[in-house]
Amino acid sequence: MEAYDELLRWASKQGVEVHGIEPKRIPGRGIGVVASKDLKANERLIYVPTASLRTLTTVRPEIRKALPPPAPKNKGTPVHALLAAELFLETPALKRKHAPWHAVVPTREDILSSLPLAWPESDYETLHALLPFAARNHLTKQKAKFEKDWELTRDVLLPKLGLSPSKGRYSKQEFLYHWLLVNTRTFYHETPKTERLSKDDKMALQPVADLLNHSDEGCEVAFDTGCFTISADRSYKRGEEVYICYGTHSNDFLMVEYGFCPEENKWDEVCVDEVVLEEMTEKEKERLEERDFLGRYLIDERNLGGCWRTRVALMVKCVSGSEWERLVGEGEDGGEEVQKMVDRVMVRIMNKFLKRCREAIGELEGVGASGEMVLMRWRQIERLVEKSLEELEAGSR
Ligand SMILES: C[S@@+](CC[C@H](N)C(=O)[O-])C[C@H]1O[C@@H](n2cnc3c(N)ncnc32)[C@H](O)[C@@H]1O
Repeated sequence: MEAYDELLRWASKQGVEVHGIEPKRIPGRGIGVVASKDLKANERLIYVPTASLRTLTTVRPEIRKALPPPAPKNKGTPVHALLAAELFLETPALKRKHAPWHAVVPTREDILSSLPLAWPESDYETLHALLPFAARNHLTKQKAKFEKDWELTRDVLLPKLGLSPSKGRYSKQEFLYHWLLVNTRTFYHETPKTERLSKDDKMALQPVADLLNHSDEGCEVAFDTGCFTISADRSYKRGEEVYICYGTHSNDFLMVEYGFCPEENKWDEVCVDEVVLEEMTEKEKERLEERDFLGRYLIDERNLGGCWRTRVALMVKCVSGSEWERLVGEGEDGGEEVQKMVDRVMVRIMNKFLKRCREAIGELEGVGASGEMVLMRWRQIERLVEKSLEELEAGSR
């Protein structure tokens, strides 16, 4: 843990304060942070002054000036691209300045082997097609963002700096590594400079605090213009891992954005749009769209029979068009009879979905290491769908 001691010494010179916690290697989670003594609720664990953050304003002027500035509504260059370019093109002097941070962040191998965006080209299409719906959609969007950022870097930034993209130092793979480092280690940070920008652009890299792993509940993260602070959300026993919550994300999101798929996640949900929409006629889809009920159909532990949107959408299969309009207009569920019909439609849909889960599991069992996380995800979904069917068939919803 020498490198982590060095990180803490280096960070402390920049005013970062750390109390009652220490970094530790944690199987399956890389490095994490554990309590080095018993901690009380609300105790301040980390203090990071704003001056030690890497943000839009600390990106080298040569890089900032070469690209259009970030602008509201996701116009201009994304802050993500600027921070990635800053790391990708770090000068030797900057590299030395940040050496203790570089020494502890995940290696190229760690990052490129765990995140779907970095799946090898030979497996990418197969694995992408085998992802659950929400993860597939999310990865498609993430890939589009990355490709746009890479094109800007390759076609505008590198030529302006007199550098040419090559296989080694300035390759797409190197940019991808830095882009994913930014993706997995930044914190939401709003400043007067980023106030007008979209939420995605309000990001900052911070040392030490970026060692904290995610859990569905975690420590209190707060910031103002002067600093970031992280405080204990509850009491901790010495040796216990201390987490923060990266957001109320589903496992599909965590898998694509952060490269892991936790077994416990109270925010998890599964999108069943594909199987629900396959049941709908074009006319029914039009009706749903007109009333803003097209898509975003979810099941989760608290909504095993389908979320409210799913059940309202499925009522379209159970009552006449005009009755559906009336029920939606008046915010009614049609009573027990209609709800029983909805349950029956949902049973048919969930059986179809269960078959899909098992087909995906069968295919992924032959794919090998890069498909393992997706396989784990489908097994979680399979368990949830089985529970959903049990509840629907028992009529106990
Ligand atoms: C902000 S970093 C946290 C520190 C990181 N573990 C490290 O080794 O540097 C975020 C990354 O940590 C890992 N991670 C965070 N929470 C995790 C969890 N609950 N389970 C598994 N991996 C986790 C993922 O690789 C994620 O992309």
